[in-house]
Amino acid sequence: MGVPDKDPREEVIQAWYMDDSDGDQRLPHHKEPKEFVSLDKLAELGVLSWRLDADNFETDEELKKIREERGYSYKDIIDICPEKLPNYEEKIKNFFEEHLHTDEEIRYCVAGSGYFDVRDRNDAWIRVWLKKGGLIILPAGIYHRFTLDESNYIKALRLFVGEPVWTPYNRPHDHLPARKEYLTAFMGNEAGDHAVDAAA
Ligand SMILES: CSCCC(=O)/C(O)=C/O
Ligand SMILES: [Fe+2]
Repeated sequence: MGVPDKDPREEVIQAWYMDDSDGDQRLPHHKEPKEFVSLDKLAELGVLSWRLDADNFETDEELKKIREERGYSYKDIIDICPEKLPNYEEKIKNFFEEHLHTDEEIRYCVAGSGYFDVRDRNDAWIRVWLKKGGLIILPAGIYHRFTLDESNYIKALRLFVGEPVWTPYNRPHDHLPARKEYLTAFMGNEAGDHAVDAAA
């Protein structure tokens, strides 16, 4: 038996459980000892990931195929640094408030890096480190947040089906259909039913 091949996506996307400290959000915040999460485990939470050729994102056939298959007709680029993002401080603060969206959040990092934190089944934070070449899809209804890392810069492609809606619904927004649908799809019916009861 040989050593299993390393998942090539893990060169550009890594995930781990976070510690409980509320120190600088831009630090890695590994648990001690470190506890990594595989990208297959992330997929069980509905978080999908790809590794793509970020140097050629404008002409990349693999990206084109993902967009066609998933209906991502809209595309723009967000550059997160004080010089390029209007209302930088306010946006950085808002991105790090725990929230959900009623649509998928699709981000493809073409330069720099950053952390997307997502909640697992037990409501623990998993930190997903997205670097150049990593594309992730957060499903509608998942609680999450975003922060820059110590590099203080990310340039990301944002994709969307149709006209984009970026509205964040800060936690708690458990009564939204997108949240209930998420719980039903990825946490099993019981969790979805519980959320319905809690909102009643
Ligand atoms: C790197 S994209 C900025 C973060 C964002 O758009 C968002 O909605 C975070 O949850
Ligand atoms: Fe978001």
